[in-house]
Amino acid sequence: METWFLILVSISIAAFLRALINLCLPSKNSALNLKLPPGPSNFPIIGHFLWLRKSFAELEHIIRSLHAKFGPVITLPIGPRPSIFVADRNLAHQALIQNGAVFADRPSALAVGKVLSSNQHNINASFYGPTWRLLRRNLTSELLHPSRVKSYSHARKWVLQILVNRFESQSKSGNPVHVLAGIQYAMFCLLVLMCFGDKLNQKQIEEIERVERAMLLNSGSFNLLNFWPRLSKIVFRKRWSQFLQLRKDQEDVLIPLIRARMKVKEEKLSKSNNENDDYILSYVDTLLDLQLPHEKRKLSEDEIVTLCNEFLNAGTDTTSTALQWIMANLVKYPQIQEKLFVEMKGVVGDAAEEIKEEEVQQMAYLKAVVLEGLRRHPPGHFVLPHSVTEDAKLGNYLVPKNGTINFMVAEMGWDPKVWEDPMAFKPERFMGSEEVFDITGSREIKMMPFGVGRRMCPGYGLAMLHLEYFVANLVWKFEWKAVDGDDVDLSEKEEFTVVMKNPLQAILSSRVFTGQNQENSTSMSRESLVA
Ligand code: HEM
Repeated sequence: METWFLILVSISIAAFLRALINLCLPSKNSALNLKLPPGPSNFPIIGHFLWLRKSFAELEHIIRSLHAKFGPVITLPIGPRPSIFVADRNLAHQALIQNGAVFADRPSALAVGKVLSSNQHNINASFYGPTWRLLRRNLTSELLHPSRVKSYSHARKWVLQILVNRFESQSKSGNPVHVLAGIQYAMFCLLVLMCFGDKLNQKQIEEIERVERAMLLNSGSFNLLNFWPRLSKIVFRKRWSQFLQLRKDQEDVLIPLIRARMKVKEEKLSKSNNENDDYILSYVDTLLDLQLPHEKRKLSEDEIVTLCNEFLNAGTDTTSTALQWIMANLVKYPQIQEKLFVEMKGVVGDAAEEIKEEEVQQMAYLKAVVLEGLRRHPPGHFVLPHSVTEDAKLGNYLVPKNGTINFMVAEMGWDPKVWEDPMAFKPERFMGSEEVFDITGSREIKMMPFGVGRRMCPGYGLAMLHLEYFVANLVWKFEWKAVDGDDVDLSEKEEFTVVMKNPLQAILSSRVFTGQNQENSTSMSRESLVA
């Protein structure tokens, strides 16, 4: 019933939408006198239907073949507004760096996105303006500032130990270790501790993971609620109530934690400095006193929940996906793993129990391995959809104010004009230059796994640290080998990020003393958190 309803409604309104787009968007814009980028004039009606049901990522292969036919910038008339897709890195530079301010906007949220973003009151969905600036600056200067990130080094050490213990106990049986669940949980722990403070127990972390994952896993199926929301609220009332229930579940779990941080903050204020030695600022703490510039009010609890969701989701799946891809390549190519191990030995000697964060900075090959992982397997094959603050020119084409513009991350990192043999995994390509590779793309875009320009991922420094620290220590503690007779399969599957179709399994053998008898350095009991 649902499918037929959608097809019928799609057919009837597809023609209407096309007419509307043509009406609103004459093929030439009068002020700029430019045309929209080329594209199929009659994108099949089923395209509207597909668009409702599928993510951009799932449409990637269609878009790729359209690029081959029409060139590196195309328009697709899907949805109520034209969507432009850019595959060329020079055009991306022109838009996101040279005309950064104009191309830094986001489109208006659709019905589901409005609920999830508290009406665009989070960083990734907010329009380019004072609210975005306030929220983004708060994250980057209060929490992601290098000195603050350093204050969480004990949490990283502790989470690493949990992961190592988990892999060790799984590998003792001689069976292959299933890698993904462990690294997802580890990355999630790290972000939860930064978000809510480091005094949470296992049960609380698992509860948060449960409600966040439930929303993430179902999010694709809620896309169709965006379609004519007034009608869909009647026709799909069960799906709407399921969606709203998942959101309420998140609020029920997160709001008590937010209130608990309020109390901690009040207590801290009422004590002298010396009595607060173990206090570490959390993301929630930074949000409690923020004043929204337009509305001149503090953030509501609902908005703080939204910002916490954004923080947890933006930083967990992306980083664990990247980590899994990198480890898979190290299993597939033992000579690269060995070269990395030798580099680490050269820096820390034979007897070190672990690789420390400061030591990671001296490891050029490690950094090359991580960069190559992000180039070859960027967790997101698109940046988030952008829009422009005014009608703009890109190449010789028009980018209209009411459209969306999307940049194809994977295509740019695989450009054979920049990268020799681009589909091969060769960390050496990042070695040999005196200069540190510029991932911000400010001079030239060679790859953009974190986006570039004003909307570039504000978490990229933290993500790089997490990747370098965990790759280094996982290789330092274990030798990773392929399961007998198994050629590691690098096929992709599109979920929230682009993941391994067949999640990584490997045989792990301990290399060095793993510090099992070390005292737990955090206020939490380590045993309480080992899953
Ligand atoms: C390997 C890990 C990560 C990757 C590959 C990644 C990638 C990206 C990409 C491609 C964007 C969109 C850029 C654009 O629209 O132009 C983005 C945005 C964002 N990321 Fe990340 N990210 C990662 C980790 C993180 C972490 C750890 C955090 C937070 C601690 C984070 C927070 C955000 C936020 C808040 C935005 C929205 C920025 C804005 O709209 O201004 N990300 N990220």
